[in-house]
Formats: sequence, structure tokens, C-alpha cells
Amino acid sequence: MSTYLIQNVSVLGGEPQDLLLVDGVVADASATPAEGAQVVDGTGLIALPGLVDLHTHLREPGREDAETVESGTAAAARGGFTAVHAMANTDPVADTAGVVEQVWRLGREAGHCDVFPVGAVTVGLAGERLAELGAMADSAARVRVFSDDGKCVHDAVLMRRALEYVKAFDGVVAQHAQEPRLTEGAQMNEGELSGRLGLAGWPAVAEEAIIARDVLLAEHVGSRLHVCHVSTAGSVELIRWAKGKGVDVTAEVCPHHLLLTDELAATYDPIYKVNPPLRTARDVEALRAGLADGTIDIVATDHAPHPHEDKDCEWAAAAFGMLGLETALSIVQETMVDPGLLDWAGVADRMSSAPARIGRLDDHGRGLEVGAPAHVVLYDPSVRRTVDPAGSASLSRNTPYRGMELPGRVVATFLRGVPTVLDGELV
Ligand SMILES: NC(=O)N[C@@H](CC(=O)O)C(=O)O
Ligand SMILES: [Zn+2]
Ligand SMILES: [Zn+2]
Repeated sequence: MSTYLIQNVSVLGGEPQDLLLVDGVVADASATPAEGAQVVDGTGLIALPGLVDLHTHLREPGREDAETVESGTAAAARGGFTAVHAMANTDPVADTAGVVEQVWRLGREAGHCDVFPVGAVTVGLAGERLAELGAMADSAARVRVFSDDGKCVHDAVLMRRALEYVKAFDGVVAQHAQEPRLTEGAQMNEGELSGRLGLAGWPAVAEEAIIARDVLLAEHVGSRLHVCHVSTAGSVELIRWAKGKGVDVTAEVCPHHLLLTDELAATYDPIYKVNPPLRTARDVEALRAGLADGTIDIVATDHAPHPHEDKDCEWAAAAFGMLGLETALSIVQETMVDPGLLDWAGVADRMSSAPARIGRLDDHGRGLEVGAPAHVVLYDPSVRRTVDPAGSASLSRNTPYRGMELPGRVVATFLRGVPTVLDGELV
């Protein structure tokens, strides 16, 4: 197979050393002869374990105009990801073994990163009957994460049954926490600003009420709950409380909720329209603190591509969602590393080991120790770049960072010791 010798690289932000990748595995650079190795200069670069996204929308099958498994995983590799979990809100919905196996197979064929399909909790995401969770778990796709993301599993009995059911195969229910009655027609964070802008408000309690209910349900049935895209200070408080009493709950925050605030809605530019909505500066601060102290376990992108006709329209008519894969690491550097809230080892935990653990992946998130699978990202934190949507590998262009200057650049990504990205470009 292949041998790569990455010289003089700072592993997890430590002192520069050599990193040797032999036949898909991290080897001992001081003991193994690197004959015939392809040499990569790692000077000034940081090596992190390949990133794992627990929340990606790849849109295939059904909306191949917005994204395909091929284009979305290409964007993932460019962002430093070696594994993504593909959300189930496709058309058809990923609610059967057949659909999840198809998505899994498309991921293998594309080859940019590993794709782990998420299975729907309910048939057609309709919130009425449980989908065939066991058949998806037993399929070739080995589904462990189940979610109706895009919709909340709002029926408490169904949610309880789903939590009970996934215990049989060590699965987890990833909840999109949104009380539907409290968010009918909602457009942006509810507050003084939504009133002034005349956009229907989305109260924090709509998220928090579901989280409170679900942590209690998870405790009651002794199962595992994951909370998608946590966006409010109150949610962080609830999850901290639940963890404190031993509930098996994990949570994610999205890069955009770590950086952007509801003030951006004043532009009426739907590029900033997302579910859950951008919140206040106080929420942003609480989310950063929660991620720093481990209350929030991981960063997940919620990469949500939409074609321009669904975004270039008036705010109320536009689709919810924004791109995230190619900018995630830069946003985490900007919001967490540069302000001193998280070091690079912390980033590796929140963006690789912890998401792999939640998704029960055994071939990812194992760090850069000798013997670990050679999933590696080489990142240059010292450069700055201006985000140009036209340069994205995604088929969609809905990045809220358009024209913004962000720190850092992914230089290379290795999947099982083989580069998927080199010199910032897809291989
Ligand atoms: N986040 C979003 O605003 N949109 C997501 C759905 C979701 O994650 O809830 C989408 O599928 O477009
Ligand atoms: Zn969601
Ligand atoms: Zn989503």
C-alpha cells in the first residue's frame, strides 16, 4: 500500500515531530524505516485525528440538485473530515435497511470519507410509527444513530419507545429538540429583535422543554440520548443538570451557533436563516463555555445545503439551513482555540474521538497513537483566508461566511493513510 512521512509536524499542538503512516495505520516514526515514503513537509502545521461529523445532510437520494453523496463527502474531506453521519431526511427517507445501505454504498464508491447513515426514528419522519430500527442496525450500514432530524419526535410515547428499542443494539436517539406548537411559523429567535423586525419568534423554551422531557425519559428507561444542535443558554444548563445526575445524555453545538447571532436577521438575508435559529450573544457565550467544560460533548456541522432558488427569496419563504463542512475547523479555531477556551487536544476530542464514540464507530476517533487507523488532518492555523462560496466542493452555495476572513486552512486529509486532500485540493 502506501507510506507517508509527515515531517516536523505539531501533533495535537505539541512539539514538532515526524508522523509516519504505513499501510493505513500510524507507525512508530522513530523505529520504522521510512523507505520509499512520500514525504510531506509538516512545518508550521498541526496534525489532528480525522474529524468525524455526527450531523451532515447529504441530500441523496432525492435532492441531488442540492448535494450528492459524492459532492458532500468531497466537501467533508476538504474540511478535514474522514467520517460523516448522513442525516435521514432524504427522499425517500432513510427509514429502511434498503435506503441506509444505498447511502452507505454510495459513500464507499465516492471514497472521500466514510459515510455512516443515520436511520429515521419514525416511518417517513411522520412521527406516527417507529421505523424498522433493528433492521437498519443489522444491515450492512450498521446504523447506531437514529434521528428524525428536521423534525422533532414530539410524541412522548414514541420517543420513549425509540429510546427503549435502541438499547438492544447500543444505539442512540439524536433528537431535533423543537416543540412544534411553540414554533408554528417561527422564523427567528424570539426576542425584542424579532418583534422589531416583524418576524415570528422562536422561543428558547421550545427547545428547552423538549430537552427537559427527553433527559427525564432517557433516565426513566435507562437509555442513551443525544441532543442535536443545542442553541440556547438554558439548554446548556439543562444538559449540565442532567449529566450531573447521571443521565446518559450527549449534546452537540454547531459552528454557526458558536459565532453568529440573531442580529444578522436584521439584514433579512435568508443566508442566516437556520433551524434552530441564531440566538443572542449571551447564548453564544454559554455555548462556548459549555463546549469548553464538556457539558456539550461535540461540535457537529449540521451541513445543510440548499439550492439558490430555495435561499434567494424573501426570508419567510426561504429554506432553513447553511453549509458547514468546509469552514467548521476554522470557526472552532476562531471561537474556541484563539480565545483560549480549548486547546488542539480539546478540538481533537470534540471533533473526532467524542463524535466517534457517540456514533459507536470503532475505526474512527482513535487519535494519532501508534497503531491507530491513519485518519489524519494537517491544518495550518497561521494563515487567513476569505471565504469564497464558488470555491466550495458542495453543489450548494449557502455559506453564511461568504466574504468573511477566517483563520486556518486544511492542507491535507488522510483516510486510512491515503490522501483525500493534498495542498488544500481534492486528490
Ligand atoms: N438545520 C436546518 O436549518 N436545516 C436542516 C434540518 C435540521 O437540521 O433540522 C435541513 O435539512 O435543511
Ligand atoms: Zn435539526
Ligand atoms: Zn440537521
